[in-house]
Amino acid sequence: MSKLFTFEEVAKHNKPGDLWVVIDAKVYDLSRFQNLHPGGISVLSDEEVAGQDATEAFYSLHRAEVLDKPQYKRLQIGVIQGQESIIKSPVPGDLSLVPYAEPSWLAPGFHSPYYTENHRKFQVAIRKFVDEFIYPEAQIKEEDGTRISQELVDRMADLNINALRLGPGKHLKGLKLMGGIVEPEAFDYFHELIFTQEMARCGARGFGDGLLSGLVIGLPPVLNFGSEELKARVVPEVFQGKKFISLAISEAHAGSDVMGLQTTAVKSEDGKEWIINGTKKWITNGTFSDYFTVGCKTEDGFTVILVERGEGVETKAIKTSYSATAGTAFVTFDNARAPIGNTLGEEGGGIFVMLSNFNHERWVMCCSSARSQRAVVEECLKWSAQRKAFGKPLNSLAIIRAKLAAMISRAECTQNWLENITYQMCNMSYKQQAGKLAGQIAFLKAYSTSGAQETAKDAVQIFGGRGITRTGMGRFIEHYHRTAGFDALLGGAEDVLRDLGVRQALRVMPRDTRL
Ligand code: HEM
Repeated sequence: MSKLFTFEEVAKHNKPGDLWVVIDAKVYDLSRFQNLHPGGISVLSDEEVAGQDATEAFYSLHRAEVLDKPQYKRLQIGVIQGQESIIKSPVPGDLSLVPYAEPSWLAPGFHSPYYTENHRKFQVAIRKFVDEFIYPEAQIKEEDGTRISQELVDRMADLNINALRLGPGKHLKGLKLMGGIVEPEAFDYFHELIFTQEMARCGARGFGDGLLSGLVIGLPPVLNFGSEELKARVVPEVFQGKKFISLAISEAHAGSDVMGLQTTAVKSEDGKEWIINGTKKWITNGTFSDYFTVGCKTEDGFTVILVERGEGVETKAIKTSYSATAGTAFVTFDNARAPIGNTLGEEGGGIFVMLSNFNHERWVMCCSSARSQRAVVEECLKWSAQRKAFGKPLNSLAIIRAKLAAMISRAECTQNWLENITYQMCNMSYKQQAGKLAGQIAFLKAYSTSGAQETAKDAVQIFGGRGITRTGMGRFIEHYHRTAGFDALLGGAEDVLRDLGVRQALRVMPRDTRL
């Protein structure tokens, strides 16, 4: 039971050394904290703050989560008699009621043709898991740059999250997904979309990749093109979080230009092994991976080979603009060896292996880009409602509302287009997807990421100085603005993708049509 106080009692404690404040009907004793306060002592001893109701002042300068931290929570000594707290701390698993903060299928009173009851149950479980286990770790790792904890990897493995992130398919057979909430046969691309989008709410782009995104892009070639023996050895240990894997395609010499790669693989004299030489750059999770799915130039063209960390394989961290927790690496292959049985797909058929993988990778990125934009919308709607400028909330300015309109529209367009494409994926074979959706997905990714960068720019303008400050109220906006470019480059640069989309369309232009 909290101790009860009146405003009159609180008002008596109004000077340094004996300093109380009221925030949202809760009484805090800041006497001993005043000298530790990051905002300084003078703001606290101001006559409109010390001994007073400082709710508005507090929320215009701090994120609500400050008061949920244990070291600050314990400053609370009681509550104001007869007054209710209004501001709710988020409960793990809760939906946000801020307009547009959730995709419309999760907004009260909205409908969707795409999501079933099972998708909804799955969303509830994933959100709870993300809020309880992924979000807190994401905030720490994004800052300190260390890799994902084995504890979290194991938790994900226990629920078979590592497996379901590769989408529907035979690899799920016999697995208990999220404790049995969804049957492996019923798992579809909307379930996968839900996982990716819930994860993107963490607002920690480096950790988003550090959360084993190497597996999401590096393992499918093994799964779809590896020999039965290779799959039996590699796939379970990666799913169980015992081993880690990366996709190693891009090089300092070539990124989007896959055919320009220079890493070579030649056969050993006895024909039993590949000998690999070359370097790979920007390899996500590379610093801690045990396996690398490597694109190589071979005698017959381009071949994808699974290379295990060992003699001749070295990785070095690359400093990028997001967190080192992603494990981005420069990888060197110096006479590294891999058994011929590690060839993924046909020798010389590597381009097909890569292309079939790209669609899924880009679609995953669309899922997370769409959801991150929405998270920015929520931040901006909240900030512009509580921040006062010239005596009025920011959102009373038409120019701010115009920016909000543009960012909401982009987030909605992206999500709706994404859901349409996802529906097509659910109803097409992998091969049909490769034929029909490569263009659609390429366009959507370019649309989403260019919009994301506009949104990042607008959000910084709305947040002002806080939008370029790594702690405090604008911390997610600063992070988003600094990292939105990753989605725009990884998995194919925007211009390359737009061009790919048009070329795909031109390929299927009917020959018998005229203006
Ligand atoms: C329970 C009470 C309070 C706690 C626990 C608290 C805690 C904090 C923390 C953790 C920060 C750093 C924010 C960051 O950059 O991450 C901060 C900054 C600040 N606080 Fe407080 N604070 C409290 C009350 C107040 C009050 C009543 C005021 C008065 C208006 C105030 C004014 C400020 C200011 C001006 C800053 C600097 C903000 C900025 O750099 O943007 N604080 N406070």
